[in-house]
Amino acid sequence: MSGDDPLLAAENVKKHFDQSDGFLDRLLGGGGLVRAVDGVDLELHEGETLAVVGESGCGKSTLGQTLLNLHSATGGSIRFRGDELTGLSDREMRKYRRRMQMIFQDPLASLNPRQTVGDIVTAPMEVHDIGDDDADRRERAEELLERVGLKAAHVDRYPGQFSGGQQQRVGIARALSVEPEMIVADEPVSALDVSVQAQILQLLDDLQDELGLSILMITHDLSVVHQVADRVAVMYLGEIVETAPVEELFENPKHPYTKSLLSAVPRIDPAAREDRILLEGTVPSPIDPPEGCRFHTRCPEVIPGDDWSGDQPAFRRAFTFRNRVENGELDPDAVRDRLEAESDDVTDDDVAARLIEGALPGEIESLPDPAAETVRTAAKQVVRGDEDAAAETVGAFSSPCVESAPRVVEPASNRTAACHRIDPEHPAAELD
Ligand SMILES: Nc1ncnc2c1ncn2[C@@H]1O[C@H](COP(=O)(O)OP(=O)(O)OP(=O)(O)O)[C@@H](O)[C@H]1O
Repeated sequence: MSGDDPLLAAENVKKHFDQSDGFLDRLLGGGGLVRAVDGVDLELHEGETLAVVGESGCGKSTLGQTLLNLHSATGGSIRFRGDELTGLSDREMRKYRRRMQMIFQDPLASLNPRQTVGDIVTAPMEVHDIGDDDADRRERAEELLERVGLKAAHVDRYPGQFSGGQQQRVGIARALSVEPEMIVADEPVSALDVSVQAQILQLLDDLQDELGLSILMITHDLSVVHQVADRVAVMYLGEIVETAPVEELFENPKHPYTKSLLSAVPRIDPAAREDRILLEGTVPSPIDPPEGCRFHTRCPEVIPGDDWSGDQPAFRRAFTFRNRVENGELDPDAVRDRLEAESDDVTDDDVAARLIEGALPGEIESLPDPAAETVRTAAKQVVRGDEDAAAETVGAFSSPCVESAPRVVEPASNRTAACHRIDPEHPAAELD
């Protein structure tokens, strides 16, 4: 293996949870696969911190655990120093476990309250036959406690006697006790006070320099990313949509999802603050992810179809209306009830007009005339109870983002992104 080879290389990694026998299935009368991680390519290089960032539920924790083979992957390949990990039995994984450790979000929940800190830190050494005897392991534990900013004398205390930040230091000492090459840190500071967060992040940074560790940092918090990451992978609905060195990502995000995430980060300099980009709707379910580009239902830059005669923002509004109709979000009965509470004389047209007000962002007059007509027709079909016809009508608001999933392209060296807008071979590409 040459020095340039990644420590860990993931290719097309998938983790699907089968819920067909689960309680949700029984509750809802349906089942299905939760596509928590759905085709991830990722490399972690020696000595680097790679942050995986994304909203809650996008699959970050599942990805971290799958990369460590704590979940068996549904598909794809995970190589650690060139060795394939997928498909290995627990016994076969044993020799890798020592080399790949995990730090958890909630330090107290991950530490046994009845064990002393000494026992907590020495237990993994015993499992992996590190140290000559108990006395040697205890000495190592004391050294580790000092290394993570605690005192050797703390070795006989219990987790409950420490603050949250100190508990996380114990968790870090435990992970380091087996001299790992790689650490997956899953939201390691999100349970801590902001003032303590920076200290723990600094500790991880120092340890990384000292020990040459590779760290995969899972976080939803972009300010954490900025403090610690060398490189960032942005995750959305089970997929990586962009990777870039941290400064480049912050200065010049390529993917519309990354742009919206960054626009929500508070800036110190108000003059540098860009307008916050608010996304439409919520993250769709990983059981039934949108076709084509998974971000299209919320993307501010969704690409209009060839026959669109208005501008892009108007298309975004019409497209949102399409999604709401297709998702069955328009409720004509509720609207009729509300209108009838206000007046005795309610017509279908009144109901349709009110449905449009609720489901179309902006004024209908702001759309090109044919599109406004399409919206009115679909609303009337919904009022008549003909949802299928309405869905077909709004299908006129077509987009290449629905038709095909974007390729992963390399907009610059050491960067990747998956968006038609930056794919030089896509007709709608807008290149810098
Ligand atoms: N054991 C499981 N069985 C079924 N579904 C699961 C399981 N674990 C996770 N999921 C689902 O997979 C998706 C991804 O969850 P995951 O916890 O990996 O996301 P996350 O980005 O880490 O979110 P958070 O930051 O909230 O933990 C979610 O829809 C979640 O409900």
